[in-house]
Amino acid sequence: RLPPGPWPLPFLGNILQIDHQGFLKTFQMLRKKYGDVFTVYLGPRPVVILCGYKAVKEALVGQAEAFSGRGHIAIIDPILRGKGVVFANGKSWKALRQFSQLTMRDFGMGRQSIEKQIQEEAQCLVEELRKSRGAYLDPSFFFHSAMANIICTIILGQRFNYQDPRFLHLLHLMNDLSDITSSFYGQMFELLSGILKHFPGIHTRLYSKIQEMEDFVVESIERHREMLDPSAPKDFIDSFLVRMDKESSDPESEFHYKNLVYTVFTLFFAGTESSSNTLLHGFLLLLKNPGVLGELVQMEIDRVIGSHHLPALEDRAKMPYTDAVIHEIQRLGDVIPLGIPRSVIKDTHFRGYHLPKDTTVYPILSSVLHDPCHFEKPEAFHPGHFLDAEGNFRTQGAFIPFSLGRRLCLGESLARSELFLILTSVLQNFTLGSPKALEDIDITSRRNGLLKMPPEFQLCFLPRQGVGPGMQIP
Ligand code: HEM
Repeated sequence: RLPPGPWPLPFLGNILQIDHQGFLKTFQMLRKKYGDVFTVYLGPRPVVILCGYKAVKEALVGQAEAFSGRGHIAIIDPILRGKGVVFANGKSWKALRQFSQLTMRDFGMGRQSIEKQIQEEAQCLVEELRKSRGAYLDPSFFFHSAMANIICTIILGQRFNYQDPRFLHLLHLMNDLSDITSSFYGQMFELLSGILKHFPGIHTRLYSKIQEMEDFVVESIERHREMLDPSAPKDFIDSFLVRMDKESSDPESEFHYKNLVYTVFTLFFAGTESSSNTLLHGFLLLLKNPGVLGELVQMEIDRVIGSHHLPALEDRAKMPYTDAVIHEIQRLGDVIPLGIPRSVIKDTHFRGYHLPKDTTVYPILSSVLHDPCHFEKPEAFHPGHFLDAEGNFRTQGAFIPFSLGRRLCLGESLARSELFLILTSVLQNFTLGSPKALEDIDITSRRNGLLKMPPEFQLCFLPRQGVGPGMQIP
């Protein structure tokens, strides 16, 4: 009594229905035939697909508890399944989520102190971009560095110089993880893991990258252990170590070494990759839509912030157009198109179907962010989706790039602050130039799997007149 779907082959499931462009395209096509809720067999495993705002909300909010499990991702399951805040389930997830939320708040998330840290990082980014002296460059390294540094400040209590070889290595590793997990191979692995896992392949390369990243995390934890002052934890790792020591005699405690390593690992990854990919999509969309950038966003920046103040979060309420542009960048950027798989934690009745406990569920966020019932021009870059007739900012229920329900993104407030402060700081200081004519700028994504990654592109950052170095953080 699972929802309907195409008839599966034994062991290989719906392999014949998978489009060469990947899961998203496949699910979009199957939705036309089977409706908003259907079942696809990824190999021998049934996965329930939810499309459109109504179905996704009904499940993740209407039956929040039932749909609060984390589902399978075959290519990373052998290493990450059940470990750390993103992939844990049950009692372990509840403890880690609550701890991570409170501790990240202690170290600034959702408070003024994080605003100051993001402002500082934004100024470092602006200085690095200024060094390019208007030359064309691939901006991905710069945005990844800035976003990684902000999460490093919270987790490790330190930021890195953009040229630090250890930091560069960490960034490369994260980029490789995104690239492999979001590739077509990564998606086909979902269907064929039973066979492929017995042979060397791209997944073995992924495991060695994960191992290298784990080594970085373990090294950082060891350094923290040596310097730990339990009465004054300085960052997330210190706080976890203190809690671990406090509960060391409890065999049931969730605060053990493995959960520390994988929580830090997944926070690094979650905190860097989705935000930096969003920024990259954003700058690409602004290059493609120069009218939005030059005539409207920069005009608003000049009017509200001016050239001698640092952008601050309190400016956002006075900048409805810029706020709408950032929302539209997130909507169209659609960086986690398939959602992160969920699962039902008990036998669940949904829309007349029966989902047995542990069934994996994909809430297709892309189908919500492009839902024509909620967005007038779903495929266009149209900041008007978030503006009323008077030009005031208006929210949209179907704007859910951070998902919904119990496992809603833990870093939402941090990410929203980062996007606003980094984007406005860069555009306050620079105007953008492209080596390509407008019609030749391609915005087709390079990867569209677990993450949607924009194509590689070049742009130049041309200093704006009257804005220069020397602004002080208040
Ligand atoms: C634009 C940036 C970001 C986007 C679009 C985004 C989106 C998402 C989405 C769609 C999920 C899956 C939620 C679900 O299971 O339904 C998620 C989970 C998560 N995100 Fe983010 N995220 C972003 C930035 C961040 C940042 C900066 C952090 C850093 C702290 C973060 C930490 C997490 C964590 C820990 C989870 C797992 C939550 C859980 O399983 O309980 N994210 N995010």
